[in-house]
Parts: sequence; C-alpha cells; structure tokens
Amino acid sequence: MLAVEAQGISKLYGSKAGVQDLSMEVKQGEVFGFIGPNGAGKSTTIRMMMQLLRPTEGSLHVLGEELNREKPELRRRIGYLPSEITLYPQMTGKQAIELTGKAYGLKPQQTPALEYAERLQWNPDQKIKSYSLGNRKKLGIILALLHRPELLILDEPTSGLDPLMQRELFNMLRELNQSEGMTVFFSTHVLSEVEKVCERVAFIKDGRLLRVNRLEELSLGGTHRVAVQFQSPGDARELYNLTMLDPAVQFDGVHHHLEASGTQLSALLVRLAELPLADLEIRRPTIEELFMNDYRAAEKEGETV
Ligand SMILES: Nc1ncnc2c1ncn2[C@@H]1O[C@H](COP(=O)(O)OP(=O)(O)OP(=O)(O)O)[C@@H](O)[C@H]1O
Repeated sequence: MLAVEAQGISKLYGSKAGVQDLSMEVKQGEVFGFIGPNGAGKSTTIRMMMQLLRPTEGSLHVLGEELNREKPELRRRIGYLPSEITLYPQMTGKQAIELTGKAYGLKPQQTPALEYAERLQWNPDQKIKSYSLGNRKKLGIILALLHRPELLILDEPTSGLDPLMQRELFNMLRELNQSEGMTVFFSTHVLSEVEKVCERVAFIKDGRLLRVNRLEELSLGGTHRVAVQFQSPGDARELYNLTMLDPAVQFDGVHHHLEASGTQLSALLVRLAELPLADLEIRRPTIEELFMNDYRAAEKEGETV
C-alpha cells in the first residue's frame, strides 16, 4: 500500500491555481521530502492530504483511503504539524497535551509526550501565549506524535527551531521511521534539511511538481558556488587566470563568480589562498538554482519536465 497517492490533483483558489495537475506517490515507511520556495503549493497539497481542502480535480488516496468524501477516522492514523499552529493561548503546554491525548482516548503517561519534551528541551508548564515561536513548534511536534501515527505530515517543522533542536528532531524522525516504520512527509524550503533525513524528495514550484528524485541522484554535495572579491577593484579574470579554474567565470563589477565541484573545489581553494582576497563566499546552490539546473538539463535531453 502507498502512504500517499495523488493522481492529477489540482486546487483552484478562485481562478488562481494553488496546485496544478500534481501526481506523486509516497511509499509506506519512507521519509519523503517536499521542497519548494514560498508560495509553491506545499501547504495546499498538505491541506488536501489532511482533508482540510478538497482537490478541485484529480484523485487522492492517503493510507489506502480515497479522499472522495469525509473520512474522519483517517485523521487518527495521521500526525499533522501545520505550518502555523493555533492553540488556546491561556492553556499551558501540559494542558494542551492532556486535551489532545483525551481526544485520542490516551492519558498523558500513555503517550511519548514526556520523553519528547525532554529531548526537545521543552517546558510543559508555561502558558501557550508566553511560548516563543520555537517552543510553540516543539509543542506542535509533540502533539503530532502523541498517538504514534502511521503517517506523520510536517509542514515546515524546523522554522523557529535552533540548529541543536533541529538535529534532535531529525534524530527523532529517523528513529521513529526505523523502529516503528512511520512514514514521514516533510515539507520545507531549506534544501540542506532534506539531505539529513529524506530518502526521496519532490520539487514543487508554481503549483506544479517538477520532479521526484532519490537523494543520491541530486548530488547535492556536488557543485559549489564561489564568489570572490580581490583587494584591487576591477575584473581580475585574466590577471589571475581564473578561467583555468572555471571557464565560465563571471564578473559582476565587484565579485567574480565561479562554480566548482569535487576535486575542482580543493584546487580552487589552493589557488585562491595564494591571491590577495578581500571577500570570499562558498555556498551550495539554492533551490532556485537547482531548479534551473534541472530545467536546463531536461531541456538538453529533450525531455519534458
Ligand atoms: N486561501 C487561499 N486563497 C487564495 N490563494 C491562496 C490561498 N492559500 C494559498 N494560496 C495561494 O496558492 C499558492 C500556493 O500557496 P501555498 O501556501 O500552498 O504555498 P507554500 O509552498 O506552502 O508556501 P510557503 O512556503 O510560503 O508556506 C500561493 O500562490 C498562494 O498565494
């Protein structure tokens, strides 16, 4: 059985499409990344999976159930962290856990709430209105996991979490996936996050699914973008023979932009270390750049994306 099976689903907001003709499959027991820039259609897709929105077109199955009519019992099998959590501000975190537990017929001690609270360094005794964004997020994560769901859907779970807590969350997800076979559907706009936990990743932009890749196919660690400013102003491409390092090196009036991957990167750094630098930035491609690479590669191959 597939955890999620979408066939040609679209969601129109008036005449504007939030999601268009999206088809994808998420296998059970998979950690699946759903990545795209702001406004790409991630939350819209997730809300359709959560029965909060109806697709305007297409068919959608979640955990084997077709979402052609209201399926309230399906919600008990899914844990959901919305991108923005609404909670009663006067309640304490502990009370919110008790209330949600009750809805599942569970006492707090029958749930993993305390363990997760400790791991996420989260204080259950504070009132919700006084929680920081990160602490609200932690509560949302704990609530989504309370009933040990088969499918966990996380909409931008890391926003507001500091790097240590992000790492702890990824550890928890990995453990739950391995020990209980929990399927995780993880939406983000941060490329580096999907590398840490996801086996496959779907790219969405302007409401359309661009492609689904296994992580190793993406070679995310591959190409790096390097921007260099030298101490003396002006175009130094010839002066320092930068085309030897990257034949397509560009100069924007201030910085020289190069690309390097694998062993080229170390050769580039060795060469740059000899030169009088004023500024240096090395980074991985952004999602947008990766999309563009994808587009170009697909166009070259003559395939349709
Ligand atoms: N309730 C709504 N009414 C009208 N348009 C909407 C509504 N919700 C979303 N949209 C539009 O649909 C598109 C997809 O939005 P969606 O929130 O699904 O994107 P997203 O990928 O989750 O973005 P973000 O990362 O910013 O949360 C956007 O153009 C957005 O403006």
